[in-house]
Amino acid sequence: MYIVQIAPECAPVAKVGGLADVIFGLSRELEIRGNEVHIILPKYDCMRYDQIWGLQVSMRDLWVPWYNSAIHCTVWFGFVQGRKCFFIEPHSPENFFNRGHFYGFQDDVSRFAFFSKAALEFMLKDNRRPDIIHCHDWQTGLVPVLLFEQYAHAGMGGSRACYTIHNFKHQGLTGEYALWATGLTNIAHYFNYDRLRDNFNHTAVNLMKGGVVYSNFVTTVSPTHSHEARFTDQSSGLGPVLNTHQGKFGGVLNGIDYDIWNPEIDPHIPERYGIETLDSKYVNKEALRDRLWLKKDYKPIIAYVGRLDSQKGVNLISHAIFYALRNNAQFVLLGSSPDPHINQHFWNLKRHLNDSPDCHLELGFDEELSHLIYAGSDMIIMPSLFEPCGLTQMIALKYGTVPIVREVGGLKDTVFDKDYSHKPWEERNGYVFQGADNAGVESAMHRAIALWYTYPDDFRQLVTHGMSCDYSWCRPGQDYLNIYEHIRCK
Ligand SMILES: Nc1ncnc2c1ncn2[C@@H]1O[C@H](COP(=O)(O)OP(=O)(O)O[C@H]2O[C@H](CO)[C@@H](O)[C@H](O)[C@H]2O)[C@@H](O)[C@H]1O
Repeated sequence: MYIVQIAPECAPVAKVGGLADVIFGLSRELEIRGNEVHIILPKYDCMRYDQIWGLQVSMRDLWVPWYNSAIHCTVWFGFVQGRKCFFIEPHSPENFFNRGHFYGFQDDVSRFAFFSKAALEFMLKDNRRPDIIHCHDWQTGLVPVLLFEQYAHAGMGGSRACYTIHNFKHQGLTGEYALWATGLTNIAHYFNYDRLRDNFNHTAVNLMKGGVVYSNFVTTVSPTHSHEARFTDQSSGLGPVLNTHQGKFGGVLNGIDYDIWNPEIDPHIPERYGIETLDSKYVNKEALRDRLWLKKDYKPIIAYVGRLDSQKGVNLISHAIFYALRNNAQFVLLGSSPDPHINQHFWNLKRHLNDSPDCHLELGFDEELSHLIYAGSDMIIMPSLFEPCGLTQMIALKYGTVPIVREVGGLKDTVFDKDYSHKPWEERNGYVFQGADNAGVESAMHRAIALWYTYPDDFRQLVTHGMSCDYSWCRPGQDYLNIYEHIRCK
């Protein structure tokens, strides 16, 4: 099968969060299974160009219709750790992708509406006719709309669209101008509750809703979250639309790429280890302490790695730091936030805790350091308010770092409580709490820290249970292939 992934991120060249890992890992798995897979991305100026091999011009002159005119683009091709990627570079005064950051601009909707249109125009002009076009999140929500309404009639009628929602919080709410810009000029037709009109904000066009309505199949990234999205308030208002389209909606649990996230072969950690050589994990613990100036002491290290977004339970993360320090544990945090208030909050905390020998907050994005933290920590905390899937806990499990998570979304599907799960002991792999409050966090942290001190052998067993889990792309890769096969034009 010929599959094209259209996405705003791909690890490690353009990574903000978990979406990037998914694009890389899923594409790799689909290729291993004998499919031809291409990834189309914007050509950002802030990409990790050191991670692209053989970058060369693929199409020098691509003219992409935009409002009543067209924007001149160049399309580049390069390999990202073996994946075949196309990068779209527009030459226009707006400088859509030369801004030094991936997101966070007033015209983000225009930037990605343009990208969606450009990706399709490139496939059309380059005679690429994928069986499946798989697009992701609000940024590419217009792709299925444009495919069905415009490009199918121009010769791409054999391509089917799969749309994956990684985060319902951002839906790409915008004005009618996004329709005008991309040539969807029959406004009465599109700006309609059955199509792209937002159900709550009556003057807004909702790009994610367009993606849901027009795709042949829609997924979110775990079975529990697909249920939450339809039946709770966790889909930020998109529940009724999902219910209308329930026949083509489902949850597929993400995987992680064990070629990248694997302590047995990880080039970013000083000492490799596996279940049989678990003692070597503690060389990494010492290295982590050295790197972050933590005191060498007989204490567990608890970590947080991730975007510092309200979704992640920012106040609960802060509380976890102080709880750890009060209860004989060390704490390491690696995170960044585009939100100035949240950023300021953590900079204040960092200053406040600057002299603590048991705590280090690293505010920024650092892929290499994240590997050392997963390897060197004993536990990782994720008190998310909502979590569509979560990769952090799956990575932590592989590195023998015990997850302490809130029972929500994909966390519920992947972490099973040591004391309260109904699973057999060998399948219990972490700590789970329910309440989105300090008491919930404390109840689970208390049990985890106590086990570490009091029953180290049991703690070690819990660690090996986690390391034995299989959260590779093997199963989800097959799930997606089944979906593609189901919707494919036969
Ligand atoms: N400062 C930093 N430095 C280095 N690495 C950092 C980092 N901040 C985050 N990361 C990395 O980014 C990834 C985070 O992935 P998650 O899936 O846990 O969360 P995210 O909310 O970004 O993803 C969204 O999409 C994914 C994919 O579908 C869903 O799993 C998830 O629930 C949803 O919120 C991990 O690989 C982590 O190591």
